[in-house]
Amino acid sequence: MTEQRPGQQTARTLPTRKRIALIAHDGKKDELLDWARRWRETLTRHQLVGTGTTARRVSSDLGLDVEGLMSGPLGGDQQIGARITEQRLDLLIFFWDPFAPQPHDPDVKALLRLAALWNIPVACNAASADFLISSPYLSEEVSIGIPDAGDWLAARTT
Ligand SMILES: O=C(CO)COP(=O)(O)O
Repeated sequence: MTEQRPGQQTARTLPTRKRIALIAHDGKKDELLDWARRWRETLTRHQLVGTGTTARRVSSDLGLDVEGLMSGPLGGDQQIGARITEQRLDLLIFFWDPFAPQPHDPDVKALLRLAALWNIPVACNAASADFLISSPYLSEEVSIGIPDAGDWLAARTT
């Protein structure tokens, strides 16, 4: 089977003030809140967005300014995915629950696919989130490679 893939990469610059998505499934919300509490000071220097319930908890428990989108089961994961596709998100912290099936599992998979496709740094657990948030890249402009959408369209003949 031949798979069609974008042939070219192009560059995208992540800004110094990162746009960071915070998302956690219910079984992982306390873990995410503990993590965000530890990194609260660092997180204040960036722009935060999250799915509805996660954003509300981070905002009310930690006093952080978080833009709340729709709750995950109501389409929030897809909204975050759209931001990734539009190059309006720079980092994804998503504590998904490996023990709990979700009614919106296809949305979760779609979000993780878009993050992989668009080369967004992703952390799915506290240890990897520690590595991401303590990276020197967090407070620098960083150039990343992304698929060249124009090249992809030009190559499509059907
Ligand atoms: O379900 C989620 C991610 O898949 C998270 O949604 P909430 O933040 O609304 O709980």
